Amino acid sequence: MSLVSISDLVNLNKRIDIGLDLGTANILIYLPERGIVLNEPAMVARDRASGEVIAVGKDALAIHEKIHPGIVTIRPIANGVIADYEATTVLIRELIRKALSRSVQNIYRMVISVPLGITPVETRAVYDAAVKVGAKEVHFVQEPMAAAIGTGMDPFEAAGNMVVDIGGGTTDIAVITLGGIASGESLRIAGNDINTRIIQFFRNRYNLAISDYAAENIKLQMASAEEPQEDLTMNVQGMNVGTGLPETVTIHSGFINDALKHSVSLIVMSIKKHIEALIVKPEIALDILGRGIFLTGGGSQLKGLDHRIKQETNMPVKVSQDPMTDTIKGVGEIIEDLKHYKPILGVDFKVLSKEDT
Ligand SMILES: Nc1ncnc2c1ncn2[C@@H]1O[C@H](COP(=O)(O)OP(=O)(O)OP(=O)(O)O)[C@@H](O)[C@H]1O
Repeated sequence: MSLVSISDLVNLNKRIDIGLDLGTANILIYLPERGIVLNEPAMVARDRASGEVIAVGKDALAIHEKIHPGIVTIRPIANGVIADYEATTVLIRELIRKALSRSVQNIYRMVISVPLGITPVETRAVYDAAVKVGAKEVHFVQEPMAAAIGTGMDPFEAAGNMVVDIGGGTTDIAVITLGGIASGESLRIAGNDINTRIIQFFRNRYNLAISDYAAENIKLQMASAEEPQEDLTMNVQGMNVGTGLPETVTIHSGFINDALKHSVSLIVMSIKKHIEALIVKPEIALDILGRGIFLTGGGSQLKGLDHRIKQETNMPVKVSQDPMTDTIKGVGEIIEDLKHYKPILGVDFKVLSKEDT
C-alpha cells in the first residue's frame, strides 16, 4: 500500500482552475500560480485493432514519426475544433493528468481558447469534453482576444488593435476595441494547409509521396511568403508513387514558394480586406496605423510574411516575440482574474449539477 502524506491529501482536495489552449497543432495548459506547465502536440496514438488510446501528446508524436503497423496516430482537433470527440477527451484528460502529476479530480473552472469562427455545435463539443474530464464551470475566450491579453494589450481600452493569429488550422483576424471584437474572420487556412500544399506539389511534380513531417521541415527550412533573396536548395526523400521505391530529389526554394503562394495570398488578402473595411471607422484605422498589425501564432513565423503584409497593407506589422504561447498566456491572465475579464468571455456555460450535463 502506498503512503499518502498530509500535504498530498490537502492538494488532492484543493479545487483546481485550469487554462487550456486547445490548438490544432499544440495543446498548452496553464495552472494558476504555476504558469504554463505543459506544451505538447495535439496527437493521439491508437491501437489499430482495439481502438484503445495508447499514447498522447509527445509520446504519440514519437510513435507517429516511426512506421508501426499496429498503431494509428491521429490529430483529433482539426481547424481548431473537435474532429474526434472521444480521442480529444482522452487527450485532454491525459495531458491534464500529466500537468498535475496525479489523477484528474477536483477541477473547478476551465478557461478554454477557441477559434473566432467556432459554431455553437462545435463549442458544445468542447464544453462536453471539458465537463467529461471534470470541469464544473467552463468559460470560452476567442483566440485572438486571448493572444492580445497574453501580449499585454488591454482589451477594454477604446483604442483599436488588430491581431492576426496564424495557427496550425486557422488564421483568426480580429480588430479588438472596447472589450469586444469589432470585426473579425476565421479562415481555415494556416500552417497545416501550407504543409498540405507542399505535399501536393511533390506528388504532382515528382510523383513523390512525402510525409507531413518532411513537409513541415521543408516549410521551416526554406519556405517564404515573398521572393527570397537567394535560391536555396534542399534534398528531399520520399517514395516514388509509380515505382514504389524511395527516391531523392533536389528542390529549389522558388518551387516551394510557388506551391504555397495561394494560401499566403488568401491570408494577406483577408487582412487587407479588413483594413479596407475600416474606412467607415477611420479612428480605429489610425490606431492600427500607429500601433501596427500584430502577428501571433506559430504560422506568423513564416519567413517574409510580416514584410509581405506590410507591403500590401501599408501598415506597420509587429511579430510577437513568442507567438506560440501568447494565447495560453492570455488564457492564464483570464483564469487568474476571471471577474475582471468576464465581460469579454464568449459562450459561457455553468454546470450546476450532474443533471445539467
Ligand atoms: N518558423 C516557422 N515558420 C512557419 N510556420 C511555423 C514555424 N514554426 C511553427 N510554425 C507553424 O505554426 C503552426 C502551429 O502554431 P500554433 O501552435 O500557434 O497553432 P495551434 O494553436 O495549435 O493551431 P490553431 O490555433 O489553428 O488551432 C504549425 O502549422 C507550424 O508548422
